[in-house]
Amino acid sequence: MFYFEKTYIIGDSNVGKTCLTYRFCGGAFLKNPEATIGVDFRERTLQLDGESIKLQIWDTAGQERFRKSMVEHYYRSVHAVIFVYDMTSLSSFESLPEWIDECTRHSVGPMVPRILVGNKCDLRDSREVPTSVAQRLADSYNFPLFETSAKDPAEKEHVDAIFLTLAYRLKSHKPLRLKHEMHVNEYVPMPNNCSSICT
Ligand SMILES: Nc1nc2c(ncn2[C@@H]2O[C@H](COP(=O)(O)OP(=O)(O)OP(=O)(O)O)[C@@H](O)[C@H]2O)c(=O)[nH]1
Repeated sequence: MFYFEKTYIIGDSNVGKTCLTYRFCGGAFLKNPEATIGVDFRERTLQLDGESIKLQIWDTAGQERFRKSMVEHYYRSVHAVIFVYDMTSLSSFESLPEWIDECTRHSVGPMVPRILVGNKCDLRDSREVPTSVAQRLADSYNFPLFETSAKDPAEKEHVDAIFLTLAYRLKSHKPLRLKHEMHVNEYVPMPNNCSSICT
């Protein structure tokens, strides 16, 4: 059995979406990432209980000016969502309900697994979002919460754990979702400005 799953990674600009994606797909910390324009994507195949699941991660631009033009167009065909905030930036955390509402407005429903991730835990002295506050928000939406760092090599396993958790949730939602997709069979083409890394 082979699954192909499209995962959106969403959040304010500069929270570390590209670095987290790159850490998961490429292994290393991306030192000088450029701001994402529109959507970029990377992939990694995981083995779960003898089955292959290819996570195609759509790394979206956090900058407001790209949201309306490109990012929103691709919500319809998304299978899972990771919401990221920077734990050293209260404003990036306070933006989360808006990102989550935006997903809901675009019909990203309860069958789509969602995860909340606080990034940059290596910057301990600059933390602005306590774990207890983040946990309350995660609980209110019934999302799992992870705190991690794309930069700290010791956190690599945590980064992997985020995507593994998502993959397991995708796997368990799959039968229900396939039933739903038989009714809503939409094809959304890839954007032109995509690049990919396969591992
Ligand atoms: N200290 C620290 N810095 C990080 C971490 N993750 C990312 N950064 C830095 O944060 C900045 C933004 O990282 P990106 O991955 O480009 O952020 P983004 O959310 O993809 O930004 P947009 O593409 O504009 O939406 C870069 O300077 C990274 O080096 C982390 O875990 N710790």
